[in-house]
Amino acid sequence: MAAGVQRKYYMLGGKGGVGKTSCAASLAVKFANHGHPTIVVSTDPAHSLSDSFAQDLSGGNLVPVDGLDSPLYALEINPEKARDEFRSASQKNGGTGVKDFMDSMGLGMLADQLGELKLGELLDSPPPGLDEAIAISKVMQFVESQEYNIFSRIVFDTAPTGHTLRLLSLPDFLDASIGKILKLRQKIASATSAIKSVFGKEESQADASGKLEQLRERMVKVRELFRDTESTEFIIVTIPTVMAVSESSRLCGSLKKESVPVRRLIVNQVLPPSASDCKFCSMKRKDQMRALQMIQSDPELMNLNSIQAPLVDVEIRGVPALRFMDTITVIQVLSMDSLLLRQYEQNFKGVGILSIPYALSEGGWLSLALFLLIGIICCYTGLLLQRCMDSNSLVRTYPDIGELAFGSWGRIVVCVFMYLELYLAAIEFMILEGDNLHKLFPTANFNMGRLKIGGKQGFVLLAGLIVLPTTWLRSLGVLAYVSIGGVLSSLIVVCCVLWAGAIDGVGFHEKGILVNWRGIPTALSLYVFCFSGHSVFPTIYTSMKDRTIFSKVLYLCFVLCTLMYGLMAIIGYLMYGQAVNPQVTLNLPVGKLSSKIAIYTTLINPLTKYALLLMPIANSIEDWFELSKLRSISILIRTGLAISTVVLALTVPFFGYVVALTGSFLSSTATMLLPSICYLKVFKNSRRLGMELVIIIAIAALGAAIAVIGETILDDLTPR
Ligand SMILES: Nc1ncnc2c1ncn2[C@@H]1O[C@H](COP(=O)(O)OP(=O)(O)OP(=O)(O)O)[C@@H](O)[C@H]1O
Repeated sequence: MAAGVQRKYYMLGGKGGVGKTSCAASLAVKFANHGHPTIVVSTDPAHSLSDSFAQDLSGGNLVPVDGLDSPLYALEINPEKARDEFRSASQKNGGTGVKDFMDSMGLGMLADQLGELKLGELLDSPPPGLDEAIAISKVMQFVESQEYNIFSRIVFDTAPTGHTLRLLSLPDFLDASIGKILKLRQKIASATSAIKSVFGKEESQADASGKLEQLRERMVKVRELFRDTESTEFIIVTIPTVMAVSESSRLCGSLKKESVPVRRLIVNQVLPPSASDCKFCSMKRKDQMRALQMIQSDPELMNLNSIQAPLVDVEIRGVPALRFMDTITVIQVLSMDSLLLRQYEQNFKGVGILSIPYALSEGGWLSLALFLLIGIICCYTGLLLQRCMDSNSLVRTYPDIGELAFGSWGRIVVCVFMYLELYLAAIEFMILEGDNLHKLFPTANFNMGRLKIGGKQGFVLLAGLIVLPTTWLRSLGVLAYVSIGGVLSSLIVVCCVLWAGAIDGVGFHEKGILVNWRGIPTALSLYVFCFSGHSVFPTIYTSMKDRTIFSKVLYLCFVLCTLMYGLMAIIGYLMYGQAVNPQVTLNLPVGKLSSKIAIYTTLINPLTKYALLLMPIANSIEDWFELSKLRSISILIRTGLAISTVVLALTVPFFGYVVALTGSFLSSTATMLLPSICYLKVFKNSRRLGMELVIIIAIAALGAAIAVIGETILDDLTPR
C-alpha cells in the first residue's frame, strides 16, 4: 500500500436480488478508476461476480479483471471448500474422529463433554453465515500477506441479509466453540500422550491443532474488522419497495446493535424521472415514492446518507456497463457532496441569486461573458486550494493554507477575511429579512410605547429576535440539515420568477443594453459574489470520504451555479430591464402567488442559516479567550454578536452597499487573490509553472483590482 493510504473495507449487503453484486462491482470499478488498487470479493454462496463482470473469476484465487487501466482483482471464495477445510481441521481435534478415538481408549467422560459442543451438528448442517465467516477469514489471510499490501480498497459482496445477521453473531460463537475444543484437546493430550505415541499420531494432531488455532484467531479478526469504524463501512443496498425497506431497517438496527459502522444506503433501481408515464409506470412510481418516504421517516434509516441509483433499461453486465452504473451512482455521491458545497454557498450567498439580474443590468448583455470568465476563474482557484492542501497533509482549513504559505501572518490575514465575510453575510441576511417582510406587509408599523418604528426596521428587529435563540444552540446539526434546503430554495426562486414572467403577465420584453462600461465594476463584484465559497472548500475537502472526487464535485457545482445564476440573470433582466432591483423579488408583482412563494422562500432560508454564520466567529472568540466552557459567557458573546448585526443592518442604508462591499472586497480576495498568491508561494520552487504562472498572476491582479474598485462603486449604488 502506498505510504499514507489507509486500507478501507466496504461490505455491501441487503436483501437477495436488490443489486448488491452490481453495486459492489461498480464501486470496485470506481475505486480502481480513481487510482486505488482494489480487490472485489464475493462471499455470497451464490456467486454472481463472474456474471456481473462477464468474465470467469471463479477458482478461489485472485483473478485480474480485464478492461480496466488500473489494478482491479476479483476473488470468489468457494464457501463449500472453505467449510470443508474447517471441518477437517476440527474433526481431527474434537469432532467424530477424536470421539471415536477416545471411546476406543475408554475416555467416555471426555467424549460426553464433546457432545455438549454439538460440533457434529455444526459441521454436518452448518448454520447460515458459517460459510461466509470462514470465507471472510480466508480473505483476511490473503490480504494480510505482504504481497497484497498494495491493495487499498477491499469491497465485499456479501450474502443476503439473513446470512449477514447470523454471520455477525457467529464469530463469538465459533470463537467460544473452538476455544473449548482446543482446551479439551490439551486435556486429552496429557491423559493419553503415552497411548498416542504408540499410534504415532502426535505430530499430525499438533499440526491440525495449530491450524485450528489459526482459524480461531482469524475469526476474532473478522469480528474486529466488522466493528472497526476507522477502516470498515457496511453499505446497505436496497430497492424502493416496502418489503425491502423494512428488511433494510431491520438489518441496519442489527448492524448498529453489533456496533458495525453503517453510514450509507444505496437505493437501487429507482425509476428515473419521465415526462410521460404509462399506467404501470405511474403506479410503480407511486409505490416507490411511498417506499422512499418510508426511508425518510424510518428511525434506523433516516440518518443514513441515501444514494439513489436509477433503474436502467439494460442488464448491468461487463466493465463498460459497470462503469456506466458507477457514473450514475457517482453523480449521486457527487450531488451529495455538492449539496454540502451548495449548502455552504447558500449559507453565505443566499442573496446572490436575487442580485444577479441587477448585476446584469449594471454591466449589460456583454457582461455575461465576464460572468462566465469569473465562474471559470473561481473554479480554477478552488483547484489551486486543493493543490496547496495536497502538498501538506497537516493542512485542513483555509487559515492553515495561509499559514503554510506565509506563516502566522498568513493565518491571521485569512482568518480576518473569512470571519469578516461571515459577519457581513449575517448582516445581509438581516437586511434581506427586513426588506422582504416589508414588501409582504407594506402597511405594518411597530409602536413600542411612544417609540414609533418604521416597517422595515421593525421587521429587522423582529427577525433578530427570532434568530437570537438559535445562536445559543451548541449543536447546529439540525439547522445544518434544514439548510440543505437552500439548494432547493434557490431553484424555487428561479421557478417563481420564471412563472411571474411567463404566466403572471410580466413578460420578457425588455431589451436591455449591450454594454454599460460604467456599470462593469459593479457587475464584476456581484458576479464574484455568486461564485465565492472558497473559505470552506478546504474544510469540505478534508471531510470528504473520497477526496479524489473533489475536483469533479467542484466542476459540477460551478456548472450548476453558472446555469442557475445565468438563467436567473437572463430572465430577470428580460423581465425588468434597467428597472430591476438589487433583489429581484422586490420587483415581483404584489399579491401574486408566485411572488409570495418566492418571498417566503427567501425569508425562511436566512432564519435557519443565520446561526451557522455566527457560529464559527463565536467559536473562535470563545477558543481565543478560552471561554468555551462558560455557558453564560458563551450566550452573552453570541447575543452580542447577533445584536451588533441587527444594529448594523438598521444603519446600513441600502442592501446593495453590503453586497457590493462583501462581493468586491472580501469575496474577490478570498476567491481569487488569496488562493493565487498562496499557491505561488507554496509552489515557488516548482519550475513547471510556465504559462500557468502568467495566468495565476493575472488572476491575482484581477482579484486585487476588483477588491479595490469595489470600494469606489459604492456611490453608484442608489435605490431605484
Ligand atoms: N439499477 C439497475 N437497473 C437495472 N437492472 C439492475 C440494476 N441493478 C441490478 N440490476 C440487475 O438485477 C439483477 C440482480 O442484480 P445483482 O446480482 O447485482 O443482485 P444481488 O443483490 O447481488 O443478488 P443476489 O442476492 O442474488 O446475489 C441483475 O440482472 C442486474 O443486472
